[in-house]
Amino acid sequence: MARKAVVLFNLGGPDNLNAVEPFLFNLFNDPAIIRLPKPVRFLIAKLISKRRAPIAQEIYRKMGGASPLLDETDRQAKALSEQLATNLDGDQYQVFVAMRYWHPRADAVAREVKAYDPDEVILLPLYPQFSTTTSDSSLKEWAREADRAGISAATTTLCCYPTETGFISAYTDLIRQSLQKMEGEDAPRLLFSAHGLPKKIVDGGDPYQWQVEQTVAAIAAELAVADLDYRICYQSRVGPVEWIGPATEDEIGRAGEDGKSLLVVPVAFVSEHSETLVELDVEYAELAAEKGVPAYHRVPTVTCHPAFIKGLAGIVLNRKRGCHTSHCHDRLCPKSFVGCKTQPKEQE
Ligand SMILES: C=CC1=C(C)c2cc3[nH]c(cc4nc(cc5[nH]c(cc1n2)c(C)c5CCC(=O)O)C(CCC(=O)O)=C4C)c(C)c3C=C
Ligand SMILES: [Fe+2]
Ligand SMILES: [Fe+2]
Repeated sequence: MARKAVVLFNLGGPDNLNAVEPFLFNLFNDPAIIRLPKPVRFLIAKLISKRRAPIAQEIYRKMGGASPLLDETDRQAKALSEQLATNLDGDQYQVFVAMRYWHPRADAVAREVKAYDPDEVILLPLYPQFSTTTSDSSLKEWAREADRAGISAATTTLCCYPTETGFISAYTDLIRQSLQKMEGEDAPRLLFSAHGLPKKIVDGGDPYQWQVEQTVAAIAAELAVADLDYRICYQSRVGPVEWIGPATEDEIGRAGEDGKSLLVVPVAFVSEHSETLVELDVEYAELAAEKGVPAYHRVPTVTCHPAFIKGLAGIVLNRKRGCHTSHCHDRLCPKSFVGCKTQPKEQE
């Protein structure tokens, strides 16, 4: 029986209020986030993390003083592990969780994976849409730490799954449930809200925004609601640089002007954390009330939705079938799209 290690990646979050500043430092000191030479980046990261810590601490205080992201991810790892145990390929899968900016960090997880002594390591970022700032950053850190831990097993990298059937069905199901709860109210506008990115990063070839658009198109197609009123927008801007838009805040203002109720769908997050529980549920809900939005609702993230977990298991189990590179698993990876780092030519 072959032994397979599946490593799930996510951003990580502080586990207490004192961890907020070092967590932020790790984030801003990442060359994928602040693209400056090491010594300058280090100083800027020290400065920004110190300045942002009190604001971020307020955010985490609203969630009881810690991020729920690790608990959420551990639940997903357990569900995926149970789903993989039903596989028919006779292999044994053990699921690990590695966070980018707070514990469990890649170095410790790589040592655990080494001790498990797998025949193959399968890397699966919990970001459906690939970005240089998220998946790529985690994968690069993993490559360094796996090397340092002496892992020599074959490694398969699953880069992204923006239109994977289970992921799309899970969101479609959750949206339908929310719409049902809103029956009797005026039909809402759907705001597909994704984490934003600095515009310069997208202009540099990051496929994230394009993949977010693919996700939303697939959900809208599966929803099949005639004349569906929906927009894509981007939340969580940080710092003074220009970010991709439209901003979720501006779309909330527009809904107020149009007298439209809102149903917000967080399409780039697969679990609950500060960006959903505080930014969407508290800050933007308050903004919607201020702007005169008649009603404001939010669809939960897919977390352990059975269709999503089955979809992830399918990506893992089908990883070798019909793929052009070791990371490829879905139809959005034409051969010209090596590593999912640029858009296919016809989409540009
Ligand atoms: C400043 C640059 C940032 C970029 C670029 C960025 C991209 C990005 N982030 C996520 C997912 C998450 N981000 C989360 C928190 C968070 N993100 C940034 C900054 C950038 N993110 C900060 C400073 C923080 C900390 C909170 C805050 O101070 O506002 C989280 C939540 C973590 C938690 O709650 O514990 C997630 C998840 C994506 C998907 C993304 C680009 C595609
Ligand atoms: Fe972020
Ligand atoms: Fe890919």
